[in-house]
Amino acid sequence: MATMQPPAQLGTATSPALAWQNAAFTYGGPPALREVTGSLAPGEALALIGPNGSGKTTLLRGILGLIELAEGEQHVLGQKANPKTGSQIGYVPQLTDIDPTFPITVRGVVEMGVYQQLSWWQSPRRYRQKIDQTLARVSLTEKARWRYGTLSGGQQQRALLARALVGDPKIMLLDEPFNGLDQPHRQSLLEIIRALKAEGVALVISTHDMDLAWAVCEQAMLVNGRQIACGPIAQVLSEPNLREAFGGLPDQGAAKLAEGGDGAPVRTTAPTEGGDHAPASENPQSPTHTLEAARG
Ligand SMILES: Nc1ncnc2c1ncn2[C@@H]1O[C@H](COP(=O)(O)OP(=O)(O)OP(=O)(O)O)[C@@H](O)[C@H]1O
Repeated sequence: MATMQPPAQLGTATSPALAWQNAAFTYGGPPALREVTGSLAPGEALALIGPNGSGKTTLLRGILGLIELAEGEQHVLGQKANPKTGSQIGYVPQLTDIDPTFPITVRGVVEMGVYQQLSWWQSPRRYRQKIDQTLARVSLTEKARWRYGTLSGGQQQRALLARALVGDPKIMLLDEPFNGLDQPHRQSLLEIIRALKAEGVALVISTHDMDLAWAVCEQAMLVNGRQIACGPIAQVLSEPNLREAFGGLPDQGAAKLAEGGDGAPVRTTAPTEGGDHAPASENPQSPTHTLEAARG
């Protein structure tokens, strides 16, 4: 049986950007995700991992205050989540959540990210320079006047990232951010994530991509309708925890893990992208696979 880490063991002495105590989130019926306990410090990234339908997007929506807390507690930037914390959170949804036929330019998408900071009499033009810089940061300067729906999937993903970045959030929520990104843009997203961490931004990254998790995340949360484990990534991504979350392991992974012993942390590939956090008990015989294969 996997254990939950109490929040006191997570994060640092700094007050957490996010904290949960036995939180449960609901769309109105039985909770879609329950038993969430943990915390995330500013400047840290948490990989949110679980099979399809396990509650990853639900947690992101819960952090945004878009769905109800059925029980327990959630603190966002030291406050119980309320609309005032909303503008300090950047959210990059899955591409499938956005209607590509909506008639808006790429620049218009990024401008949406500053609306929350504007008073009714102010025009987004006062943020022109900031919007230009953000478009450049995600390599979309040339596409600024293009209609959003005409971009490739990877370009749309970067436009949504720019929309989230432009407001200088303290927390960034990324839902499957690598979907549709080619290798160069994948690399530049990793660099942006590292830069945000260095600026003190806390990131929650829902992902099936274990390479991404290992490359930039100190913390991980494994979910499947409830939290299975939360804490330092090397402790959370253990074989027993992954078996519990996914109902098993990919064949190749299970065989190789057996060589490393029960409870060995599961990593996919070496942190080729300058991984920030090699696990303390790194297993040299760990498998090379992606969790994609284990998806429910
Ligand atoms: N708007 C909604 N109303 C009611 N139930 C919902 C709603 N959105 C999601 N759910 C339910 O909540 C549960 C968790 O879904 P969620 O989208 O959080 O999973 P996920 O882990 O993000 O999945 P995926 O990896 O496929 O994106 C599922 O059972 C889903 O059917």
